[in-house]
Amino acid sequence: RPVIIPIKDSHVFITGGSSGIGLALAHQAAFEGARVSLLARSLKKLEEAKESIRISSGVEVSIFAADVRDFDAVQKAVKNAGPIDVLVVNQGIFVPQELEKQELDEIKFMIDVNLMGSFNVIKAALPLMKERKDRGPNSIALMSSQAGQVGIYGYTAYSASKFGLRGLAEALQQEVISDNIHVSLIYPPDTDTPGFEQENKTRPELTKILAASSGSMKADKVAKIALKGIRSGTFIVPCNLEGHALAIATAGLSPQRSFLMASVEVLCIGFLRIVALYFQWNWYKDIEKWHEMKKVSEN
Ligand SMILES: NC(=O)C1=CN([C@@H]2O[C@H](COP(=O)(O)OP(=O)(O)OC[C@H]3O[C@@H](n4cnc5c(N)ncnc54)[C@H](OP(=O)(O)O)[C@@H]3O)[C@@H](O)[C@H]2O)C=CC1
Ligand SMILES: CCCCCCCCCCCCCCCC(=O)[C@@H](N)CO
Repeated sequence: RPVIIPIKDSHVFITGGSSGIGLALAHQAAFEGARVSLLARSLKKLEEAKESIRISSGVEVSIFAADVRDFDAVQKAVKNAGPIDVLVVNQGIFVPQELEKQELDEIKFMIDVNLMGSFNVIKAALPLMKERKDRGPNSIALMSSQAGQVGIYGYTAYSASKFGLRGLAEALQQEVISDNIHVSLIYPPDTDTPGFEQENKTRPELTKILAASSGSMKADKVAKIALKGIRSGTFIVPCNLEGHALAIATAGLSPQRSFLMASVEVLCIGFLRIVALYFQWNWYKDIEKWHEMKKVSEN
């Protein structure tokens, strides 16, 4: 059934809200009249974010310096922030590297921040969200990635962390529906952010080639689409055309509240499996070519 989750006058709490997609979301939520709280590690970046939002929309946001890996610190921040209406679990780190070359510490770091960190944030926020029985529909939104819909070369750890969010979200939605809480999973492609700029410095060439199958986006555009998805309580929120194709091809047993979209899924799913196989065909050809070129340049 359709639902509308109000942003205006609601309390929007964004983890990883001091940079990139999270910061863009914070700007838009503030602009739409929400009360905004941000959580991230670096106080300096948080203060800069607070100042930039104050300048652009005149809104005073609350900031909380905490690491999502530290449950006690997250819980303290959430308690100080007060009951949350829209929880955006957006913090994330991405260090692409072939599994063979990547240190286990780095793998664990990605799983801890992206997946376990999301559990920490939700566990800390949920009790207070559930207490607000008198209130209208609320939202828990998780920032995944198209690498959370399809495994991509160089993203073993990152993709695992983002695929993990899908299972978490599907199960959680069944658990919180009776509390009028609606779960959204947002699936952006490569997005122009400080984190992405950093990632690009060390991204394996094949990761770049395969990820280029989906266009890249500006953080503001992703934030706009994310907020629209959150407002309508959409479970899977694609961000570009390739994202819409991916969403249908990987719909699986995800919930769908739009009868129109459900019909589109049923009608297109067979054809999109063909498109998906075509993409995989090309990716394996790219991988083969790349290895041949490497061999030639080594000899
Ligand atoms: N940019 C892209 O190409 C894409 C990004 N995404 C996803 O979108 C989300 C945001 O990415 P993006 O905006 O690019 O990233 P940025 O690196 O620009 O920002 C990341 C934010 O997360 C915070 N953060 C990182 N680690 C922690 C931690 N341990 N505890 C608390 N906060 C933390 C950072 O602040 P601080 O460092 O101070 O803690 C910062 O505010 C991520 O989940 C990412 O996986 C998905 C698809 C594409
Ligand atoms: C059925 C047809 C499907 C057709 C489209 C397939 C395209 C898939 C491309 C996947 C790109 C993954 C980018 C990850 C971005 C990201 O998360 C990093 N920048 C780190 O944050």
